[in-house]
Amino acid sequence: MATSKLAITSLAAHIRPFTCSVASQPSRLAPHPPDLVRWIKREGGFVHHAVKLSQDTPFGIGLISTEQIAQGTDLISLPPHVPLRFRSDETAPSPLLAALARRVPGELWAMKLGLRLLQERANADSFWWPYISNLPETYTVPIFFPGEDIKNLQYAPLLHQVNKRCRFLLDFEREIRQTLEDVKASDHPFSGQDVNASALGWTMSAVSTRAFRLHGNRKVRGGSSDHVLMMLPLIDMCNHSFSPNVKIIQEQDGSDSNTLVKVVAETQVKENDPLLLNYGCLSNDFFLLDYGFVIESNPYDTIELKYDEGLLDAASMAAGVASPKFSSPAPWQHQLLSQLNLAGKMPNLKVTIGGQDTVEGRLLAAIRILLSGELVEVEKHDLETLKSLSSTAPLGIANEIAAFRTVIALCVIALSHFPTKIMEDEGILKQGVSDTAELSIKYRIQKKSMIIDVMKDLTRRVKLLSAQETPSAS
Ligand SMILES: C[S@@+](CC[C@H](N)C(=O)[O-])C[C@H]1O[C@@H](n2cnc3c(N)ncnc32)[C@H](O)[C@@H]1O
Repeated sequence: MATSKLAITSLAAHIRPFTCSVASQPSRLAPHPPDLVRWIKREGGFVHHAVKLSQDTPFGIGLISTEQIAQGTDLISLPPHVPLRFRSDETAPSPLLAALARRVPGELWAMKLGLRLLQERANADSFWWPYISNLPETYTVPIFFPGEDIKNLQYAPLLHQVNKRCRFLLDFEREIRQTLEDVKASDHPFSGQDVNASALGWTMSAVSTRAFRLHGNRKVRGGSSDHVLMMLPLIDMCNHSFSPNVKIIQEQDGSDSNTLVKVVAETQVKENDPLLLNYGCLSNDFFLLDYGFVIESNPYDTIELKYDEGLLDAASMAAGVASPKFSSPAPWQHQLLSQLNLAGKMPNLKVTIGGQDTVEGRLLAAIRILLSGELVEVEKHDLETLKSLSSTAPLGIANEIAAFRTVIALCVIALSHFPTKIMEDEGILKQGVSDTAELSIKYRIQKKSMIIDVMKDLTRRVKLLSAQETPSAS
Protein backbone atom coordinates (compact mmCIF):
# COMPACT_ATOMS: atom_id res chain seq x y z
CA MET A 1 0.00 0.00 0.00
CA ALA A 2 2.68 2.39 1.14
CA THR A 3 4.64 1.74 -2.05
CA SER A 4 1.73 2.48 -4.38
CA LYS A 5 0.94 5.69 -2.46
CA LEU A 6 4.52 6.76 -2.92
CA ALA A 7 4.39 5.94 -6.60
CA ILE A 8 1.34 8.16 -7.03
CA THR A 9 2.90 11.05 -5.10
CA SER A 10 6.14 10.91 -7.02
CA LEU A 11 4.25 10.46 -10.28
CA ALA A 12 2.24 13.62 -9.64
CA ALA A 13 5.47 15.60 -9.66
CA HIS A 14 6.36 14.25 -13.12
CA ILE A 15 3.15 14.61 -15.06
CA ARG A 16 1.70 17.52 -16.89
CA PRO A 17 -2.06 17.07 -17.02
CA PHE A 18 -3.82 16.91 -20.43
CA THR A 19 -6.38 19.46 -19.27
CA CYS A 20 -5.83 22.95 -20.65
CA SER A 21 -5.81 26.24 -18.84
CA VAL A 22 -7.23 29.47 -20.23
CA ALA A 23 -4.46 31.04 -22.25
CA SER A 24 -3.61 34.32 -23.91
CA GLN A 25 -4.73 34.92 -27.52
CA PRO A 26 -4.08 32.99 -29.72
CA SER A 27 -4.44 30.21 -27.14
CA ARG A 28 -1.34 28.18 -26.47
CA LEU A 29 -0.96 25.23 -24.11
CA ALA A 30 0.79 27.43 -21.56
CA PRO A 31 -0.54 30.92 -20.84
CA HIS A 32 2.94 32.43 -21.12
CA PRO A 33 5.10 29.93 -22.99
CA PRO A 34 8.90 30.28 -23.10
CA ASP A 35 10.61 32.14 -25.93
CA LEU A 36 11.07 29.58 -28.74
CA VAL A 37 13.82 31.50 -30.52
CA ARG A 38 15.89 31.70 -27.37
CA TRP A 39 15.38 27.97 -26.73
CA ILE A 40 16.49 27.02 -30.28
CA LYS A 41 19.62 29.18 -29.92
CA ARG A 42 20.39 27.74 -26.49
CA GLU A 43 20.22 24.25 -28.00
CA GLY A 44 22.85 25.18 -30.58
CA GLY A 45 20.50 26.14 -33.41
CA PHE A 46 20.61 29.26 -35.56
CA VAL A 47 17.90 31.90 -36.06
CA HIS A 48 18.62 34.85 -38.39
CA HIS A 49 18.48 38.13 -36.45
CA ALA A 50 15.68 39.48 -38.69
CA VAL A 51 13.37 36.47 -38.15
CA LYS A 52 10.72 37.22 -35.55
CA LEU A 53 7.52 35.62 -34.32
CA SER A 54 4.46 37.70 -35.06
CA GLN A 55 1.19 37.28 -33.15
CA ASP A 56 -0.97 39.19 -35.56
CA THR A 57 -0.90 37.45 -38.92
CA PRO A 58 -4.24 36.56 -40.55
CA PHE A 59 -3.49 32.91 -39.69
CA GLY A 60 -2.58 32.97 -36.01
CA ILE A 61 1.08 33.17 -35.09
CA GLY A 62 3.58 33.37 -37.94
CA LEU A 63 7.16 34.25 -38.72
CA ILE A 64 8.07 37.57 -40.32
CA SER A 65 11.27 39.24 -41.42
CA THR A 66 12.10 42.63 -39.92
CA GLU A 67 14.43 43.53 -42.78
CA GLN A 68 15.07 42.69 -46.42
CA ILE A 69 16.76 39.31 -46.81
CA ALA A 70 18.54 38.05 -49.93
CA GLN A 71 17.51 34.86 -51.72
CA GLY A 72 19.46 31.83 -50.49
CA THR A 73 20.09 33.24 -46.99
CA ASP A 74 19.97 30.75 -44.11
CA LEU A 75 17.11 31.74 -41.79
CA ILE A 76 16.73 28.93 -39.26
CA SER A 77 18.78 25.84 -38.55
CA LEU A 78 17.76 23.11 -36.10
CA PRO A 79 20.36 20.80 -34.57
CA PRO A 80 19.54 17.07 -34.96
CA HIS A 81 18.29 16.59 -31.39
CA VAL A 82 15.60 19.30 -31.63
CA PRO A 83 13.05 17.85 -34.11
CA LEU A 84 10.54 15.53 -32.42
CA ARG A 85 10.06 12.23 -34.23
CA PHE A 86 8.76 8.75 -33.57
CA ARG A 87 11.49 6.16 -33.52
CA SER A 88 10.18 2.66 -34.01
CA ASP A 89 13.61 1.09 -33.67
CA GLU A 90 15.32 0.05 -30.42
CA THR A 91 15.62 3.67 -29.33
CA ALA A 92 11.82 3.90 -28.92
CA PRO A 93 11.23 5.55 -25.57
CA SER A 94 8.65 3.00 -24.48
CA PRO A 95 7.85 -0.48 -25.81
CA LEU A 96 4.19 0.08 -24.90
CA LEU A 97 4.09 3.25 -26.97
CA ALA A 98 5.57 1.35 -29.91
CA ALA A 99 2.92 -1.37 -29.46
CA LEU A 100 0.12 1.22 -29.45
CA ALA A 101 1.59 2.92 -32.51
CA ARG A 102 1.47 -0.37 -34.41
CA ARG A 103 -2.33 -0.35 -34.03
CA VAL A 104 -2.70 2.97 -35.86
CA PRO A 105 -3.86 2.48 -39.47
CA GLY A 106 -1.36 3.78 -42.04
CA GLU A 107 -3.74 6.43 -43.42
CA LEU A 108 -3.93 8.07 -39.97
CA TRP A 109 -0.20 8.73 -40.19
CA ALA A 110 -0.37 11.68 -37.78
CA MET A 111 -1.42 9.56 -34.80
CA LYS A 112 1.81 7.59 -34.55
CA LEU A 113 3.91 10.69 -33.97
CA GLY A 114 0.92 12.04 -32.04
CA LEU A 115 1.39 9.31 -29.41
CA ARG A 116 5.00 10.37 -29.01
CA LEU A 117 3.96 14.03 -28.70
CA LEU A 118 1.34 13.12 -26.08
CA GLN A 119 3.97 11.19 -24.14
CA GLU A 120 6.19 14.28 -24.05
CA ARG A 121 3.23 16.53 -23.23
CA ALA A 122 2.46 14.35 -20.19
CA ASN A 123 6.03 14.43 -18.94
CA ALA A 124 6.71 17.42 -16.69
CA ASP A 125 10.46 17.07 -17.35
CA SER A 126 10.21 16.90 -21.12
CA PHE A 127 13.10 18.36 -23.07
CA TRP A 128 10.49 19.55 -25.62
CA TRP A 129 8.30 21.46 -23.13
CA PRO A 130 9.50 24.89 -24.40
CA TYR A 131 8.20 23.77 -27.81
CA ILE A 132 5.05 21.93 -26.68
CA SER A 133 3.94 24.78 -24.45
CA ASN A 134 3.90 27.01 -27.56
CA LEU A 135 1.51 24.68 -29.42
CA PRO A 136 -2.10 25.79 -29.94
CA GLU A 137 -4.55 24.61 -27.34
CA THR A 138 -7.28 23.94 -29.91
CA TYR A 139 -7.48 23.20 -33.63
CA THR A 140 -10.05 24.05 -36.30
CA VAL A 141 -10.01 20.60 -37.94
CA PRO A 142 -13.47 19.07 -38.52
CA ILE A 143 -13.10 16.27 -35.94
CA PHE A 144 -13.77 19.01 -33.37
CA PHE A 145 -16.75 20.53 -35.23
CA PRO A 146 -20.23 20.19 -33.71
CA GLY A 147 -22.21 17.49 -35.58
CA GLU A 148 -24.33 20.11 -37.35
CA ASP A 149 -21.24 21.74 -38.87
CA ILE A 150 -19.86 18.40 -40.01
CA LYS A 151 -23.17 17.93 -41.87
CA ASN A 152 -22.82 21.52 -43.12
CA LEU A 153 -19.81 20.44 -45.17
CA GLN A 154 -22.33 18.85 -47.57
CA TYR A 155 -19.72 16.77 -49.38
CA ALA A 156 -19.99 13.01 -48.84
CA PRO A 157 -16.33 11.96 -49.33
CA LEU A 158 -15.20 14.48 -46.71
CA LEU A 159 -18.02 13.58 -44.31
CA HIS A 160 -16.90 9.97 -44.64
CA GLN A 161 -13.30 10.86 -43.73
CA VAL A 162 -14.34 12.99 -40.75
CA ASN A 163 -16.63 10.26 -39.40
CA LYS A 164 -13.91 7.66 -39.89
CA ARG A 165 -11.43 9.76 -37.87
CA CYS A 166 -13.96 10.38 -35.10
CA ARG A 167 -14.77 6.67 -34.91
CA PHE A 168 -11.07 5.81 -34.80
CA LEU A 169 -10.46 8.23 -31.91
CA LEU A 170 -13.27 6.69 -29.85
CA ASP A 171 -12.13 3.11 -30.59
CA PHE A 172 -8.49 3.98 -29.90
CA GLU A 173 -9.41 5.60 -26.58
CA ARG A 174 -10.99 2.29 -25.52
CA GLU A 175 -8.05 0.27 -26.78
CA ILE A 176 -5.48 2.45 -25.00
CA ARG A 177 -7.44 2.28 -21.73
CA GLN A 178 -7.60 -1.52 -21.94
CA THR A 179 -3.91 -1.82 -22.79
CA LEU A 180 -2.75 0.48 -20.02
CA GLU A 181 -5.21 -0.64 -17.32
CA ASP A 182 -2.76 -2.63 -15.21
CA VAL A 183 0.48 -1.06 -16.32
CA LYS A 184 2.91 -0.03 -13.56
CA ALA A 185 3.33 3.74 -13.20
CA SER A 186 7.00 3.51 -14.16
CA ASP A 187 6.15 1.74 -17.46
CA HIS A 188 3.17 3.94 -18.32
CA PRO A 189 3.87 5.85 -21.56
CA PHE A 190 1.70 8.82 -20.51
CA SER A 191 3.02 9.16 -16.95
CA GLY A 192 -0.05 7.38 -15.59
CA GLN A 193 -2.56 9.78 -17.12
CA ASP A 194 -5.85 8.68 -18.61
CA VAL A 195 -5.87 9.26 -22.37
CA ASN A 196 -9.27 10.15 -23.77
CA ALA A 197 -10.50 10.77 -27.33
CA SER A 198 -10.19 14.51 -26.87
CA ALA A 199 -6.49 14.29 -25.91
CA LEU A 200 -5.96 11.91 -28.85
CA GLY A 201 -7.73 14.36 -31.18
CA TRP A 202 -5.55 17.19 -29.88
CA THR A 203 -2.33 15.33 -30.50
CA MET A 204 -3.37 13.98 -33.92
CA SER A 205 -4.30 17.53 -34.98
CA ALA A 206 -1.10 19.05 -33.56
CA VAL A 207 0.85 16.64 -35.77
CA SER A 208 -1.32 16.87 -38.90
CA THR A 209 -1.27 20.68 -38.85
CA ARG A 210 2.43 21.05 -38.12
CA ALA A 211 4.59 18.03 -38.95
CA PHE A 212 6.81 17.72 -42.00
CA ARG A 213 7.84 14.58 -43.87
CA LEU A 214 11.61 14.68 -44.29
CA HIS A 215 14.43 12.27 -45.02
CA GLY A 216 15.36 10.23 -41.98
CA ASN A 217 18.96 9.59 -41.09
CA ARG A 218 19.01 5.87 -41.66
CA LYS A 219 19.55 4.47 -45.12
CA VAL A 220 16.91 1.94 -46.09
CA ARG A 221 17.42 -1.10 -48.30
CA GLY A 222 18.38 -0.06 -51.81
CA GLY A 223 20.51 2.80 -50.53
CA SER A 224 17.85 5.50 -50.58
CA SER A 225 16.97 7.45 -47.48
CA ASP A 226 13.72 6.75 -45.63
CA HIS A 227 11.05 9.39 -45.01
CA VAL A 228 10.26 10.40 -41.46
CA LEU A 229 7.54 12.59 -40.03
CA MET A 230 9.00 15.26 -37.75
CA MET A 231 7.82 18.19 -35.73
CA LEU A 232 10.16 21.10 -36.37
CA PRO A 233 10.08 23.66 -33.56
CA LEU A 234 9.92 27.28 -34.74
CA ILE A 235 9.98 26.21 -38.43
CA ASP A 236 6.39 25.06 -37.90
CA MET A 237 5.42 28.68 -37.17
CA CYS A 238 5.62 29.39 -40.93
CA ASN A 239 2.19 29.70 -42.51
CA HIS A 240 1.25 28.31 -45.92
CA SER A 241 1.30 29.78 -49.41
CA PHE A 242 1.35 28.24 -52.90
CA SER A 243 3.88 31.00 -53.69
CA PRO A 244 6.29 30.44 -50.80
CA ASN A 245 9.31 32.61 -50.08
CA VAL A 246 11.11 30.07 -47.88
CA LYS A 247 11.86 26.37 -48.15
CA ILE A 248 13.09 23.56 -45.92
CA ILE A 249 16.33 21.82 -46.75
CA GLN A 250 18.27 19.10 -44.98
CA GLU A 251 22.01 19.19 -44.67
CA GLN A 252 24.39 16.50 -43.54
CA ASP A 253 26.86 17.91 -41.03
CA GLY A 254 29.54 15.26 -41.41
CA SER A 255 28.41 12.11 -39.61
CA ASP A 256 25.54 10.00 -40.94
CA SER A 257 23.27 10.64 -38.00
CA ASN A 258 23.56 14.41 -37.88
CA THR A 259 21.14 15.93 -40.31
CA LEU A 260 20.51 19.62 -39.89
CA VAL A 261 17.07 20.87 -40.85
CA LYS A 262 17.26 24.37 -42.26
CA VAL A 263 14.96 27.03 -43.61
CA VAL A 264 16.41 29.17 -46.39
CA ALA A 265 15.00 32.12 -48.31
CA GLU A 266 13.71 30.76 -51.62
CA THR A 267 13.18 34.27 -52.99
CA GLN A 268 14.17 37.69 -51.76
CA VAL A 269 12.17 38.47 -48.58
CA LYS A 270 11.13 42.08 -48.07
CA GLU A 271 10.96 43.90 -44.75
CA ASN A 272 7.83 42.86 -42.76
CA ASP A 273 7.01 40.03 -45.19
CA PRO A 274 5.69 36.84 -43.60
CA LEU A 275 7.88 33.76 -44.07
CA LEU A 276 5.69 31.34 -45.99
CA LEU A 277 6.21 27.67 -46.79
CA ASN A 278 4.27 25.57 -49.29
CA TYR A 279 2.61 22.77 -47.26
CA GLY A 280 1.86 20.94 -50.51
CA CYS A 281 -0.27 21.17 -53.64
CA LEU A 282 -3.32 19.80 -51.87
CA SER A 283 -7.08 19.89 -52.35
CA ASN A 284 -9.24 21.72 -49.83
CA ASP A 285 -10.28 18.30 -48.47
CA PHE A 286 -6.75 17.74 -47.18
CA PHE A 287 -6.27 21.34 -46.09
CA LEU A 288 -9.44 21.20 -44.04
CA LEU A 289 -9.04 17.65 -42.67
CA ASP A 290 -5.37 17.95 -41.75
CA TYR A 291 -4.72 21.69 -41.35
CA GLY A 292 -8.12 23.17 -40.45
CA PHE A 293 -8.38 25.79 -43.19
CA VAL A 294 -9.60 26.12 -46.77
CA ILE A 295 -8.04 28.06 -49.62
CA GLU A 296 -10.11 30.28 -51.85
CA SER A 297 -9.84 29.45 -55.58
CA ASN A 298 -7.47 26.59 -54.72
CA PRO A 299 -6.06 25.44 -58.10
CA TYR A 300 -5.59 21.93 -56.67
CA ASP A 301 -9.14 21.46 -55.43
CA THR A 302 -11.11 18.57 -56.92
CA ILE A 303 -14.36 16.70 -56.48
CA GLU A 304 -14.51 12.96 -56.41
CA LEU A 305 -17.05 10.99 -58.47
CA LYS A 306 -17.68 7.31 -58.90
CA TYR A 307 -17.22 6.02 -62.44
CA ASP A 308 -20.75 4.70 -62.71
CA GLU A 309 -22.10 3.48 -66.06
CA GLY A 310 -25.71 4.43 -65.29
CA LEU A 311 -24.67 7.92 -64.17
CA LEU A 312 -22.59 8.40 -67.33
CA ASP A 313 -25.45 7.22 -69.58
CA ALA A 314 -27.74 9.73 -67.85
CA ALA A 315 -25.14 12.52 -68.14
CA SER A 316 -24.46 11.92 -71.83
CA MET A 317 -28.19 11.69 -72.62
CA ALA A 318 -28.61 15.03 -70.85
CA ALA A 319 -25.76 16.25 -73.07
CA GLY A 320 -27.72 15.24 -76.20
CA VAL A 321 -26.12 11.85 -77.03
CA ALA A 322 -28.90 9.68 -78.51
CA SER A 323 -27.95 6.20 -77.28
CA PRO A 324 -24.87 6.19 -75.08
CA LYS A 325 -22.95 2.96 -74.59
CA PHE A 326 -21.59 3.35 -71.07
CA SER A 327 -23.76 0.52 -69.71
CA SER A 328 -23.13 -1.75 -72.70
CA PRO A 329 -19.58 -1.18 -73.97
CA ALA A 330 -18.32 -3.18 -76.95
CA PRO A 331 -15.66 -5.80 -76.01
CA TRP A 332 -12.83 -3.58 -77.35
CA GLN A 333 -14.17 -0.63 -75.34
CA HIS A 334 -14.34 -2.83 -72.25
CA GLN A 335 -10.75 -3.84 -72.82
CA LEU A 336 -9.66 -0.20 -72.97
CA LEU A 337 -11.66 0.54 -69.81
CA SER A 338 -9.71 -2.26 -68.11
CA GLN A 339 -6.46 -0.64 -69.25
CA LEU A 340 -7.71 2.57 -67.64
CA ASN A 341 -8.44 0.54 -64.49
CA LEU A 342 -12.14 1.46 -64.76
CA ALA A 343 -13.20 -2.14 -65.41
CA GLY A 344 -11.81 -5.59 -64.64
CA LYS A 345 -11.13 -7.44 -61.42
CA MET A 346 -9.99 -4.65 -59.09
CA PRO A 347 -10.99 -1.41 -60.77
CA ASN A 348 -10.38 1.97 -59.20
CA LEU A 349 -13.70 3.69 -59.84
CA LYS A 350 -12.87 6.94 -58.03
CA VAL A 351 -12.34 9.69 -60.58
CA THR A 352 -11.90 13.40 -60.09
CA ILE A 353 -12.98 16.63 -61.73
CA GLY A 354 -11.11 19.89 -61.16
CA GLY A 355 -7.52 20.49 -60.10
CA GLN A 356 -4.67 20.88 -62.53
CA ASP A 357 -6.10 18.43 -65.09
CA THR A 358 -9.69 19.85 -65.04
CA VAL A 359 -10.96 16.34 -65.84
CA GLU A 360 -9.05 13.28 -64.63
CA GLY A 361 -7.37 11.71 -67.65
CA ARG A 362 -8.91 8.25 -67.08
CA LEU A 363 -12.42 9.71 -67.05
CA LEU A 364 -11.84 11.86 -70.12
CA ALA A 365 -10.34 8.95 -72.08
CA ALA A 366 -13.20 6.64 -71.06
CA ILE A 367 -15.83 9.15 -72.16
CA ARG A 368 -14.06 9.85 -75.47
CA ILE A 369 -13.74 6.11 -76.15
CA LEU A 370 -17.30 5.19 -75.13
CA LEU A 371 -18.79 8.02 -77.17
CA SER A 372 -16.71 7.12 -80.23
CA GLY A 373 -17.82 3.61 -81.14
CA GLU A 374 -15.16 3.58 -83.89
CA LEU A 375 -12.35 1.17 -83.08
CA VAL A 376 -10.34 2.30 -86.13
CA GLU A 377 -10.43 5.90 -84.94
CA VAL A 378 -9.56 5.04 -81.35
CA GLU A 379 -6.69 2.76 -82.43
CA LYS A 380 -4.93 5.70 -84.06
CA HIS A 381 -4.09 7.12 -80.62
CA ASP A 382 -2.36 5.86 -77.53
CA LEU A 383 -4.14 6.08 -74.16
CA GLU A 384 -1.96 8.96 -72.99
CA THR A 385 -3.25 11.10 -75.87
CA LEU A 386 -6.84 10.13 -75.13
CA LYS A 387 -6.35 11.01 -71.44
CA SER A 388 -5.06 14.48 -72.16
CA LEU A 389 -7.26 17.55 -72.30
CA SER A 390 -4.54 19.37 -74.23
CA SER A 391 -4.72 16.93 -77.16
CA THR A 392 -7.36 18.65 -79.27
CA ALA A 393 -10.33 16.51 -80.30
CA PRO A 394 -8.34 13.32 -80.98
CA LEU A 395 -11.51 11.42 -81.98
CA GLY A 396 -13.10 14.23 -83.94
CA ILE A 397 -14.87 17.46 -83.09
CA ALA A 398 -18.35 15.96 -82.65
CA ASN A 399 -16.93 13.36 -80.24
CA GLU A 400 -15.08 16.04 -78.29
CA ILE A 401 -18.14 18.27 -77.98
CA ALA A 402 -20.25 15.31 -76.78
CA ALA A 403 -17.49 14.33 -74.30
CA PHE A 404 -17.23 17.86 -72.85
CA ARG A 405 -21.02 18.17 -72.67
CA THR A 406 -21.15 14.85 -70.82
CA VAL A 407 -18.63 16.13 -68.25
CA ILE A 408 -20.63 19.38 -67.93
CA ALA A 409 -23.73 17.28 -67.22
CA LEU A 410 -21.75 15.31 -64.61
CA CYS A 411 -20.90 18.65 -63.00
CA VAL A 412 -24.58 19.64 -62.95
CA ILE A 413 -25.41 16.32 -61.25
CA ALA A 414 -22.58 16.85 -58.73
CA LEU A 415 -23.84 20.37 -57.97
CA SER A 416 -27.36 19.07 -57.43
CA HIS A 417 -26.05 16.93 -54.54
CA PHE A 418 -25.31 20.06 -52.50
CA PRO A 419 -28.51 21.01 -50.65
CA THR A 420 -27.78 24.77 -50.82
CA LYS A 421 -26.78 27.18 -53.56
CA ILE A 422 -23.74 29.49 -53.27
CA MET A 423 -25.98 32.55 -52.92
CA GLU A 424 -27.79 30.97 -49.98
CA ASP A 425 -24.44 30.09 -48.38
CA GLU A 426 -23.24 33.65 -48.77
CA GLY A 427 -26.48 34.88 -47.21
CA ILE A 428 -25.93 32.61 -44.18
CA LEU A 429 -22.36 33.88 -43.79
CA LYS A 430 -23.57 37.49 -43.85
CA GLN A 431 -25.93 36.79 -40.94
CA GLY A 432 -22.92 35.80 -38.80
CA VAL A 433 -22.26 32.21 -37.70
CA SER A 434 -19.82 30.36 -35.43
CA ASP A 435 -16.21 29.89 -36.58
CA THR A 436 -16.76 26.21 -37.34
CA ALA A 437 -19.99 26.87 -39.27
CA GLU A 438 -18.15 29.56 -41.22
CA LEU A 439 -15.37 27.15 -42.13
CA SER A 440 -17.88 24.48 -43.24
CA ILE A 441 -19.81 26.94 -45.37
CA LYS A 442 -16.64 28.40 -46.92
CA TYR A 443 -15.51 24.85 -47.73
CA ARG A 444 -18.74 23.99 -49.57
CA ILE A 445 -18.79 27.36 -51.38
CA GLN A 446 -15.29 26.60 -52.68
CA LYS A 447 -16.30 23.11 -53.82
CA LYS A 448 -19.30 24.47 -55.72
CA SER A 449 -17.28 27.36 -57.20
CA MET A 450 -14.67 24.90 -58.39
CA ILE A 451 -17.34 22.80 -60.17
CA ILE A 452 -18.77 25.95 -61.77
CA ASP A 453 -15.27 26.96 -62.95
CA VAL A 454 -14.84 23.55 -64.62
CA MET A 455 -18.23 23.96 -66.32
CA LYS A 456 -17.24 27.42 -67.56
CA ASP A 457 -13.91 26.13 -68.89
CA LEU A 458 -15.56 23.23 -70.75
CA THR A 459 -18.37 25.44 -72.10
CA ARG A 460 -15.73 27.77 -73.52
CA ARG A 461 -14.02 24.80 -75.16
CA VAL A 462 -17.35 23.58 -76.60
CA LYS A 463 -17.97 27.04 -78.10
CA LEU A 464 -14.53 27.07 -79.73
CA LEU A 465 -15.04 23.56 -81.12
CA SER A 466 -18.57 24.38 -82.34
CA ALA A 467 -17.17 27.34 -84.27
CA GLN A 468 -14.74 24.97 -86.00
CA GLU A 469 -17.46 22.39 -86.67
CA THR A 470 -19.89 24.71 -88.46
CA PRO A 471 -18.06 26.71 -91.14
CA SER A 472 -19.23 30.29 -90.93
CA ALA A 473 -21.52 31.38 -93.73
CA SER A 474 -19.76 33.83 -96.04
C1 LIG B 1 2.28 24.89 -39.18
S1 LIG B 1 1.09 25.86 -38.37
C2 LIG B 1 1.61 27.51 -38.65
C3 LIG B 1 1.64 28.31 -37.37
C4 LIG B 1 0.27 28.68 -36.88
N1 LIG B 1 -0.26 29.83 -37.59
C5 LIG B 1 0.23 28.94 -35.40
O1 LIG B 1 -0.43 29.90 -34.95
O2 LIG B 1 0.83 28.16 -34.63
C6 LIG B 1 -0.26 25.60 -39.46
C7 LIG B 1 -1.54 26.28 -39.06
O3 LIG B 1 -1.50 27.68 -39.34
C8 LIG B 1 -2.72 28.15 -39.93
N2 LIG B 1 -2.43 28.49 -41.35
C9 LIG B 1 -1.25 28.39 -41.96
N3 LIG B 1 -1.32 28.84 -43.22
C10 LIG B 1 -2.60 29.21 -43.43
C11 LIG B 1 -3.31 29.74 -44.56
N4 LIG B 1 -2.70 29.97 -45.72
N5 LIG B 1 -4.63 29.99 -44.41
C12 LIG B 1 -5.25 29.77 -43.23
N6 LIG B 1 -4.63 29.25 -42.14
C13 LIG B 1 -3.32 28.99 -42.23
C14 LIG B 1 -3.67 26.95 -39.83
O4 LIG B 1 -4.34 27.05 -38.62
C15 LIG B 1 -2.73 25.77 -39.83
O5 LIG B 1 -3.27 24.64 -39.22
